[in-house]
Amino acid sequence: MPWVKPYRWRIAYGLLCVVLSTAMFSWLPTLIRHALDAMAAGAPLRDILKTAATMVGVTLGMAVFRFQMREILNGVSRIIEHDLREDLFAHLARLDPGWYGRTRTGELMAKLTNDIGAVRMAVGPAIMYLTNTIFGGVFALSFMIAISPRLTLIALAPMIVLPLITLRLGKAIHDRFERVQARFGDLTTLVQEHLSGLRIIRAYRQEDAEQRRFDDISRDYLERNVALVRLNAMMGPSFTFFAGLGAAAVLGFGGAQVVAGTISVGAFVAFGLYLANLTWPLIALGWVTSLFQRGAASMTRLLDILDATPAVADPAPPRVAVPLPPTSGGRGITLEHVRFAYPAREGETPREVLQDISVTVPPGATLGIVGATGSGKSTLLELIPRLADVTGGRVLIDGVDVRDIPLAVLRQEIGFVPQESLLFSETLATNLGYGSENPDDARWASEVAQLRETIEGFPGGWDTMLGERGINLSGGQKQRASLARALARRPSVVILDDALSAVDTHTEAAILRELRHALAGRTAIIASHRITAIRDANWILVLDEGRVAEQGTHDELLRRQGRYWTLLRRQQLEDEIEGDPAGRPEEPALRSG
Ligand SMILES: Nc1ncnc2c1ncn2[C@@H]1O[C@H](COP(=O)(O)OP(=O)(O)OP(=O)(O)O)[C@@H](O)[C@H]1O
Repeated sequence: MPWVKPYRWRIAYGLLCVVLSTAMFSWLPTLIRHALDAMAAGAPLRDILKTAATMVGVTLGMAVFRFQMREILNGVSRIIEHDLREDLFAHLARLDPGWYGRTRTGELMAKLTNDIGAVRMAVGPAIMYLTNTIFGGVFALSFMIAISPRLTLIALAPMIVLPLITLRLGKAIHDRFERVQARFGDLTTLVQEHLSGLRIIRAYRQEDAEQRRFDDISRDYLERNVALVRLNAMMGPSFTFFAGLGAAAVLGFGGAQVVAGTISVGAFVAFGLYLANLTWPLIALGWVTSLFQRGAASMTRLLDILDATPAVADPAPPRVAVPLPPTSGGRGITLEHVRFAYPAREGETPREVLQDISVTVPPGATLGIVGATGSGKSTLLELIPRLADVTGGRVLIDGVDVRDIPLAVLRQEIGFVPQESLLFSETLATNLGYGSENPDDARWASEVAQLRETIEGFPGGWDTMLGERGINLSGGQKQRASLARALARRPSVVILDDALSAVDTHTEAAILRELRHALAGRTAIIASHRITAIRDANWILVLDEGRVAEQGTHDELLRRQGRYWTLLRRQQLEDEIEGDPAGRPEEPALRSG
């Protein structure tokens, strides 16, 4: 209803056109009756021509209204489809990573295409044909009763079962259609994952296995569709059969009445035509039912998206939005006894991946975070721009809880470089200038990220297209582009999540040098596997299984000869082995070291 409501008057006019065209259509048999009876009574030709002219006029009027009803109602259904799609798309942008973790992309694609289409058919053509059916039926029935109530009863007796068939088949169609759509979601998911994992599939020589997996789902989809087709196919013939029985009864009883002279030939012919007029809407009713059932099944699937509430949202009561104080440099960040657990599946208890983390980063300072794989570095960083919310404790920016800052304001302040760099299939200029206003900022940022020469070395320069139908950057180039994109917005807080892991140590050192210069005055939080990336930070956190194992400056941590020191030793050893052409990482020397 919310999507239909804005167009209610237009829809009402469209439906009026349906009613008017149906009324005119229902007038025609009566005109034929008059003509036939007039001919039988030997009326002058002029009278018959007059009836014929009226029929032409009525048909023309009917044509005009039919055109309008289709144009308006089908047109409005397209507009509603558009509005619904826009709302879905906008809602998808608000949903949090946790929701996406539970939802398959292919399924979403199926919903945004196929299901919206089914909803459109229900709000457009189905409503139009339903109105046509109701009014066509009522008009035809009234004329039939006016001609002969007895004959009408005889004609309708076999049709009593039709509503029952509609109900039974309708329910079955609804269920089967939902199954078909769900399978279509599986199919799109498979194709989407197949396409994005093509390299891996080839490398593991899994083409045949993937083909089999696809065949299985595709065959099942086919079978479910065929089952649906069978139901739809049953609708028409069963309606026609029972309507046909009615027609046969009318022919028998009515024919006898004509022979006996109790009704005129004109009235009998008109009655037959009205019965046909009644039959077609009834047959259409089966189809309309199927359209509504499909639309309802699809709308239920769309509501799964629309009813999902984002776990991370703008401050709402009891919270009050608090503006951030103006700043020309960085902002202070404080974590107070922060805890975090990812939502667990049903029946499982959530496992805390961050436990009691407290640290203060003054404005303009750099915090380094190191720790083994899975120690919680990425999770910790994601709590600052609220990609997820803490499950205990608080994250503060300049003393304000991040949950009290409007999301747009908060995220404007933060330049986030995720672990996996994703660039859009656009030009380099568009990618690097994403979200920033001044094109010069992108150029400046490309210099900091040591990417300017690479970009200007491409034949297309800044206008080089990336991704599909464009060039593909190397892993390190992608990371640098992603870093430049974050810096170009000149945020007051820069967060790097292992953002230089694919860059060689030499380039990393050059980037970090430039970065220190570029970040002067801004706050930075840098997580990395490699100590080289964070050794110059003002403060360093060493994470271990979600807890702070150690913290301090580089020198303090070295003096302590604890975890940090061990980590550094190990990495130095690795670098030495990698630097030595004879050394291979799998050699036992490293394992024991
Ligand atoms: N979406 C998720 N749902 C459930 N658990 C998750 C999710 N993402 C990460 N985890 C778990 O949280 C823990 C911390 O993961 P996180 O990605 O923060 O570690 P990390 O230190 O950044 O690791 P890496 O250096 O390998 O990137 C891990 O045990 C991981 O299995």
